[in-house]
Amino acid sequence: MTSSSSLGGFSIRVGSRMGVGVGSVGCDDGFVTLMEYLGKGGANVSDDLVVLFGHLEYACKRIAALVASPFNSSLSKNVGVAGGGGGGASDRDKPKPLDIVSVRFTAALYSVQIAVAAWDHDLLSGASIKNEIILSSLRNSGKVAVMASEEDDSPVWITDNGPFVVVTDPLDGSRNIDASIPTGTIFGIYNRLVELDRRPVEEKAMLNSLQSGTRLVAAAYVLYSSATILCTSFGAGAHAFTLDRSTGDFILTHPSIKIPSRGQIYSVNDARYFDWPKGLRQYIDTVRQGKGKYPKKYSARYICSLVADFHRTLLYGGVAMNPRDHLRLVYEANPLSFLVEQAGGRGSDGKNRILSIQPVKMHQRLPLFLGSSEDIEELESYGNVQQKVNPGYEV
Ligand SMILES: O=P(O)(O)OC[C@H]1O[C@](O)(COP(=O)(O)O)[C@@H](O)[C@@H]1O
Repeated sequence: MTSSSSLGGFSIRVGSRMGVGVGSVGCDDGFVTLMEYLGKGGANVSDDLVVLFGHLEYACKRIAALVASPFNSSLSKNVGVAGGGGGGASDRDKPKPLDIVSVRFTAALYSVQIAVAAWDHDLLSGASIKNEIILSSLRNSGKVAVMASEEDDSPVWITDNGPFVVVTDPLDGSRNIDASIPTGTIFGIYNRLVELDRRPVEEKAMLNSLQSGTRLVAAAYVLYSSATILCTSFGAGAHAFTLDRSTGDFILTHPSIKIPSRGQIYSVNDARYFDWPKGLRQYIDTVRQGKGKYPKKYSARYICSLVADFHRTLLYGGVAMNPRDHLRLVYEANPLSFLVEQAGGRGSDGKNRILSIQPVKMHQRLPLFLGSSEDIEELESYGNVQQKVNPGYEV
């Protein structure tokens, strides 16, 4: 927790809120909320981006409540909905049932929403409730031209003059929900490319969403775990805020996160060992025996929930990886690579910097290695670390 002195520049407290944009002046208690941090110039971002973040924050609080609700178990069961899942997804990857209710409720009716979502399958429309929560927040913000979601086949055009493009994975790791394992939401934010304004809607929606990661204006993830944590960057460091459930505010708890240049943890689905290329096997065998450049025996940690594995890696160092073509460049790899770079680490596909890879299709998948700069460098030095054999794993 940051001391009050390092937070001294912030003296206006914005009251807790169910909606957004409803600020009230409170006392100087030494805590900085996300909205204060943004609004008081802590991140030096435009008013438009502050408004957008207010709406994203609200959407994530609603998802946090949904994930923690007694009705969340149906989130984890597969159903055969059309679309979504990112073009050719396996059953494992398809949206889950709480995903498939598209009724909108006001904040006051939110508890009703959860209950209805849990059982009213007559209301199914093929849309995801998490998607809908985010989409309705983005619409209400008035700041977003297009949203591209991992759960949709194509980007959704929202409003012509919205200054931003939002790419999102609304709830990564949702198949873990039955076991109360952490899950997370991922966002990337780009400026709308005004030079595309006159193109047909579908075309400009797609091209705006396929921007290179180097053009990200901001990125964030929200981890739904023992605490709900929102970690974000606007291009000047990575900062994490923890949800204070008593007030509904995200409080700055981890300013200027610096990932250690070395960690002692590798995070990977070890069961795939026999499908790995020689280089990756050698790397893992070496570091777990303490025979790498960093002469410590590494430990394995794998939650199998990307945001949770990434968050731990950001704080403790090491490497979080998925060496097969599974994770998505647009929705997962780019935003998380932006964040890890802002914390002093690296995001790689095993050969190239993730942010420099130009996306060519919305649901493009690739190997992903995120972590401490020296650990990633050592891993890449083994040459062949990308798993090209990618059978349809069942679990
Ligand atoms: O089966 P693997 O290769 O271990 O993949 C697990 C990874 O897939 C994810 O579940 C994401 O997959 P989806 O995007 O298809 O939901 C991550 O949360 C996790 O890190």
